Amino acid sequence: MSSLTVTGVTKSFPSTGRGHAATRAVDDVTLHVPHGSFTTVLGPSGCGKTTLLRLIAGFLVPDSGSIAFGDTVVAGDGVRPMPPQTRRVGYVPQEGALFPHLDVAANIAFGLGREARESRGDDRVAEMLDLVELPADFRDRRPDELSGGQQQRVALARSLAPQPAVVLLDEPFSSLDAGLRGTTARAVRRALQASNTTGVLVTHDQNEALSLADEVAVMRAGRLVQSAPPSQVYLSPSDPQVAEFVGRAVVLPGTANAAHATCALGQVVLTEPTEGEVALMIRPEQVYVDLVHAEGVRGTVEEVSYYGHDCAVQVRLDDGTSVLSRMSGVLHPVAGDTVHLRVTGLVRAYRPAGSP
Ligand SMILES: Nc1ncnc2c1ncn2[C@@H]1O[C@H](COP(=O)(O)OP(=O)(O)OP(=O)(O)O)[C@@H](O)[C@H]1O
Repeated sequence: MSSLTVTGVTKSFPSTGRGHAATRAVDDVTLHVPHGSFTTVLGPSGCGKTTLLRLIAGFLVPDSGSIAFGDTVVAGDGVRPMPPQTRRVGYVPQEGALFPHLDVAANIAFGLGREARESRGDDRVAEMLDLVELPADFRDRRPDELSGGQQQRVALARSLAPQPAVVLLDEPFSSLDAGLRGTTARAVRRALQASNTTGVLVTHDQNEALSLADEVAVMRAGRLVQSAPPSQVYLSPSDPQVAEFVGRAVVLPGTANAAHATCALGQVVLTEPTEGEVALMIRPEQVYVDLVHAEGVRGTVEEVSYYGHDCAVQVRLDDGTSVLSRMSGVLHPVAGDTVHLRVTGLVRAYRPAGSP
């Protein structure tokens, strides 16, 4: 087990001819995942997430930059790239990772090597089933006798059995339905934590990325645009595009004056002082809807989407600005109500591109 360090890694795929330019799939990416921690790589389709994972696994070789597990450089820096089988990585793909003709025990023991398999294969299988929270008697089942979520847990058990330095998960829950996805993801996270294994999970699902990670690495067009703990990525995204990618955002023009700014929602307190014209990023749950008191900026409720645990309330302010609020579903307004809005918590301000 060890940390993972990716330094300035770039990977392009050659042009396929017919006028297509080469694709720079991963562009100067630097990322550090400390030993035993879990990073999720989040980004839209085609931004380079899988390519980054394949570079770390050793299925691809970087054009430039280096990759190290702990102090051992496995690619780049003039070192001959270490092949995947000697890197001690566990790789869990989207689905179909298990050998259909082998039972669960044989699948889990597959990567152990003959000697380890013969001496303590049974113990290790039992340990791994326990780690991924599956019953011990599942060892004799074949993959087609398991649900999709159970298959993914066995795939994780198989990748963890040889005690890899790093486990790489490539959208391993994407084929599961919403409920199973959540429970399987949490079980996988607990198993990695219990075995103190360094992990990287690739996903385009914001909720998955935020809820599972110690750190979220956001990618866009091959570049890593922010890498930070989930709450920082959500509340202080590096730019408005990241803000809108990791959740719903109300982006309003405003004027900053040191620690405060004024905008259509009144005066707000900034995460960092600045001056002049800014774009303010406010999360919908920061917009407090007062149903009782006439305190704040007045508006009229246009639409309410009720989700049970909470609801989304679209409000048209008297000056014409449209603002989204997310509030508890217990007591909420209805369309046509007059309400007053206030902003709670700190607000992130962005200066226009090119301003000093
Ligand atoms: N072997 C390849 N040859 C040529 N281009 C490739 C190859 N693999 C990936 N690409 C291109 O590199 C870019 C990044 O692809 P990648 O699969 O890493 O994206 P991704 O973020 O994982 O997308 P998704 O979420 O859809 O899986 C894309 O433009 C893709 O078309």
